[in-house]
Amino acid sequence: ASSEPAEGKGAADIDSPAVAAEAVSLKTSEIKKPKTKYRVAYVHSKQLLEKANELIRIKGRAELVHSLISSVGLLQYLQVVSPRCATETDILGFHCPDYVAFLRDSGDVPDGKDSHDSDAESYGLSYDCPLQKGIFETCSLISGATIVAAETLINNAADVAINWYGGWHHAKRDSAAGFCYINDIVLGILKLREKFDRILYVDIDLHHGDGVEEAFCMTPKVMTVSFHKYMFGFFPGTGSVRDIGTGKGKYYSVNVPLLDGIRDAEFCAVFYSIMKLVREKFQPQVIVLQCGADTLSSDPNTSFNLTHLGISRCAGLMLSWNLPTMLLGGGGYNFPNTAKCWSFLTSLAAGKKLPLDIPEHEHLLAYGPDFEMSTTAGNRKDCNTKQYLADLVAKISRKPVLVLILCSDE
Ligand SMILES: CC1(C)CN(C2CCCC2)C(=O)N1c1ccccc1/C=C/C(=O)NO
Ligand SMILES: [Zn+2]
Repeated sequence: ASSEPAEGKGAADIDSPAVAAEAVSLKTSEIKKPKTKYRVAYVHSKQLLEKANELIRIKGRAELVHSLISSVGLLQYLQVVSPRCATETDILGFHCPDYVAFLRDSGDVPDGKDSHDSDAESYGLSYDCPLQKGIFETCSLISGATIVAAETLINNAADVAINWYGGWHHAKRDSAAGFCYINDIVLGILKLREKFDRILYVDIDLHHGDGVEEAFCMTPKVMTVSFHKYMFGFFPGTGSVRDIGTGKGKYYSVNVPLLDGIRDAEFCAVFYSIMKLVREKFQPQVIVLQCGADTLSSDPNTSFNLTHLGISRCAGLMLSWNLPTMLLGGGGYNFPNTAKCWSFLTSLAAGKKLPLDIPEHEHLLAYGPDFEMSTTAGNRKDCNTKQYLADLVAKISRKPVLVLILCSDE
């Protein structure tokens, strides 16, 4: 059973970091404490951490994320659940047999197949998605973690299920893309469909959640909503506001294309407006939220201008609907700030405050020079005019939105 955190523990416990930290930051909470306590499942194991930590494009990130969550004292409030490996059957639920076979066999070759060989290229396995040793095993375990997260929601063993190792939204049924090899999100949603009828997928990564949208663009059972940068030449190039789904799935794909420089207040105002409409129209039974942190101002993509607060407010809105919710990782290439952001989201789900500063732990130095838990916005120009954003919301809600109230606080 979830370790229900005991409230109001005796003075003797004030020494425990979590309680002490809570006392310290109580007066400076920026995010309203969620009313209800959620049972939070956190999918993790040493093996999953070690494998994910070796993914060459994000080498070392998994270790920073987990060690920060652990060092701020959150683990005691989470149900840590071990992942299992996705089975061949699980994976073939979405991906093509020939792609799976190629990925599995080529991953065995010590130095990986020469990524310029034509077969590899036809499966997207080159340039952005290099074949590294053991990639199939690693992605199978990451996908199994997302499936296990889905199972905790199906079994009502948790209200929120977290897999920061997952969120690989670009993988297609027959090819890798954007450093995504197996689409764990699609596999997790297919698992959720075994119990739930209407599933809402929300993607706040900097990049369009094309692989997930493509998988479900023909069905009204899964609504996909993606907020992303959409500018000429920016990867993956899809996700225009005119992209609304097809056939029975028409109107069940929602795309919110944004320009560089958007800040917390405007992002949250657009997010709240769109998601209010989505809730009314779709009435989801379960939510999957991809929380890619490459929208942070400090990300090397240098695109959006968000802080952990903007991302947390979006996740906070989803949690406030009190539906079974899955939180997944994704992009995020400023590793310390991605770790801070996902620690903040974990604390929000657990209803626990965080310390203002990074606690003493093995990776403390990665958080220099300020060693603060918070992230800051830059002063890059916001290319999203109020008119652009109002027109965008009007197009999506298909009714005139005269003035988009741009204050993000509820
Ligand atoms: C190679 C990485 C994955 C790393 N990266 C960092 C390195 C420094 C600047 C950002 C990228 O832009 N990448 C990409 C390269 C080609 C295509 C896609 C992506 C990212 C996809 C993504 O994040 N989806 O959510
Ligand atoms: Zn991304």
